[in-house]
Amino acid sequence: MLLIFSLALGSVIASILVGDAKHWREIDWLDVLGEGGSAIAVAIWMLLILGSRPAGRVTDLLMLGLGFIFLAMWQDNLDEFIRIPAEQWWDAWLESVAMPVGIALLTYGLFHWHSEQLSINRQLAKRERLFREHRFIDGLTQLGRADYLKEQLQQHLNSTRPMTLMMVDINEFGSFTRRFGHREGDRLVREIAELLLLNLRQSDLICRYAGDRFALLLPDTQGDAALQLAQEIELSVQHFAFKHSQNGETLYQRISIGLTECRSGDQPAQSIERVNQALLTAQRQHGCFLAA
Ligand SMILES: Nc1nc2c(ncn2[C@@H]2O[C@H](COP(=O)(O)OP(=O)(O)OP(=O)(O)O)[C@@H](O)[C@H]2O)c(=O)[nH]1
Repeated sequence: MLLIFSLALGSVIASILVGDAKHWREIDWLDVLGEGGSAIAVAIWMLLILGSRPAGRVTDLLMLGLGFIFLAMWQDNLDEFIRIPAEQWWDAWLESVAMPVGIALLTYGLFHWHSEQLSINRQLAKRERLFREHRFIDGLTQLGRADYLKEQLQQHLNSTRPMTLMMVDINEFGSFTRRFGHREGDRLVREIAELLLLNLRQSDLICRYAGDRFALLLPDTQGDAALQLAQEIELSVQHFAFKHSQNGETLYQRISIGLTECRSGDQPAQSIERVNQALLTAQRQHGCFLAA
């Protein structure tokens, strides 16, 4: 942004130095309004993009594209006030080359923005139903709480679709918080929640059941398929390099996972009791355990 505005200022100074000011009667005020207004609108778009997007390649491309378009319009507008000799090649270059270059960069940036947005939408879709029911949301992870799990479980148990309930617990979380503090503990819970979300399909549900415990509801999933998903989740957490926020030290974590198939006719409390029992066995065995 600074570079573009410096170039715009530079072009004003250069135009004044090499050109002659036009008499006010020669100025086409309709052109000034149209071209100047468009340049100001593009500058406002740049400020809006800077204020709403994180830094990165897509933002750079959008800013550069709009920046070139702004420069072309700016120079076009300057010509309304200053007569610049034809041998000043940079004037024609700024007017005619900057615009197509800007449009090409902007299009390329928008294409990447589109891909980025599709990926964000995929992640948001997993949380979408929660946004509609704020009272069930856990403040730390933005996931559903235990009461939301029970409600959803009840709905699923009324249908005949096969389903697995999974309970994930972070091993030795108590000693982690004692050693690294409450704030790091909160960060760990939040980051593991994100990691679990990444491992789920769109139809699955994840809730924060209690402190370091997450419940996952997996429709149309049973037996070995559920166990395989649990093992994949276990491995992804095991390889997740959590960084201490102060000293950057890498802290690896392990989780235990209990699973149970939900039987039609079960009450939510029965499925939850069974999965908590399976989790106890998983914690003893240091891995995943599917209750019979
Ligand atoms: N930072 C943080 N700590 C929490 C939160 N909720 C619970 N805790 C702490 O988490 C710890 C839970 O300890 P435990 O239930 O013994 O869990 P654990 O050490 O993993 O033991 P197991 O579950 O048996 O493996 C307690 O020290 C709680 O104070 C939270 O939201 N944030």
